Amino acid sequence: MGSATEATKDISENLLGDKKVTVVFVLGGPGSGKGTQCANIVEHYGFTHLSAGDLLRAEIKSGSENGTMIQNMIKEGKIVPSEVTIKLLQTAILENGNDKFLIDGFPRNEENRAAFERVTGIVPEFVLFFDCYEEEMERRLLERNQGRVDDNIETIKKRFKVFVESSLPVVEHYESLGKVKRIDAAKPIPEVFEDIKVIFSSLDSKETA
Ligand SMILES: Nc1ncnc2c1ncn2[C@@H]1O[C@H](COP(=O)(O)OP(=O)(O)O)[C@@H](O)[C@H]1O
Ligand SMILES: Nc1ccn([C@@H]2O[C@H](COP(=O)(O)OP(=O)(O)O)[C@@H](O)[C@H]2O)c(=O)n1
Ligand SMILES: [Mg+2]
Repeated sequence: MGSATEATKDISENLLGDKKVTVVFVLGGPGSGKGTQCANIVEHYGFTHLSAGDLLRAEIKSGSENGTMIQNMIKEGKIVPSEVTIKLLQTAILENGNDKFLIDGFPRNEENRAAFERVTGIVPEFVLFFDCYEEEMERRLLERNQGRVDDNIETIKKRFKVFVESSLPVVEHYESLGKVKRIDAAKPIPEVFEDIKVIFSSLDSKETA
């Protein structure tokens, strides 16, 4: 137990000390198009995409001792304890040579948010929020066809409830800090990306100014 705590401490000190990173949190309901648009942003703006859900699914596949717990939580649409997800994100950030990250699907509740800030000291540049109504998100999830255990109507309903009760308050927190850039995510994929481009292009020109 002692050594695991030590290891976490070392990583966070590295993150604070050596590695300076730019982080954008990409938030929005299940099926709002976060993963789809992150791929577009990566292609055009040189960010690395870290999806919390993908990291958790990879952890299940790797046969980790937490695998069964993570699998059960995903099946139920529940949020995995922060320490597990943050560890995966920290490792991914440190293993990557890039210093610009899109963190997709995290923080999903207040516990995620507060623990990440405390452990890593990272404050997001801004939050890209995908605004979409449930009927559209439900339609997309039921057609996603990625063989996910949580893309069934029963789990989808639970995920929507968790989103409204636990994840939207995180968006409101960042809203109160003036950090939210809201996108109308109900539009077709290319139109959503046009709106995203406006945001990321102005970021680029700020850097070179
Ligand atoms: N703007 C959009 N219009 C229609 N379908 C979309 C749009 N954005 C994404 N999709 C589709 O909806 C599904 C969910 O998208 P995804 O990017 O995985 O969302 P999220 O990561 O927010 O759950 C995918 O099958 C994707 O191809
Ligand atoms: N920060 C996070 C992100 C995802 N997850 C879990 O992983 C599931 C899938 O997350 P995801 O981001 O891949 O889902 P989408 O919003 O992309 O559909 C969530 O419903 C949670 O069970 C979590 O516990 N904590
Ligand atoms: Mg996703």
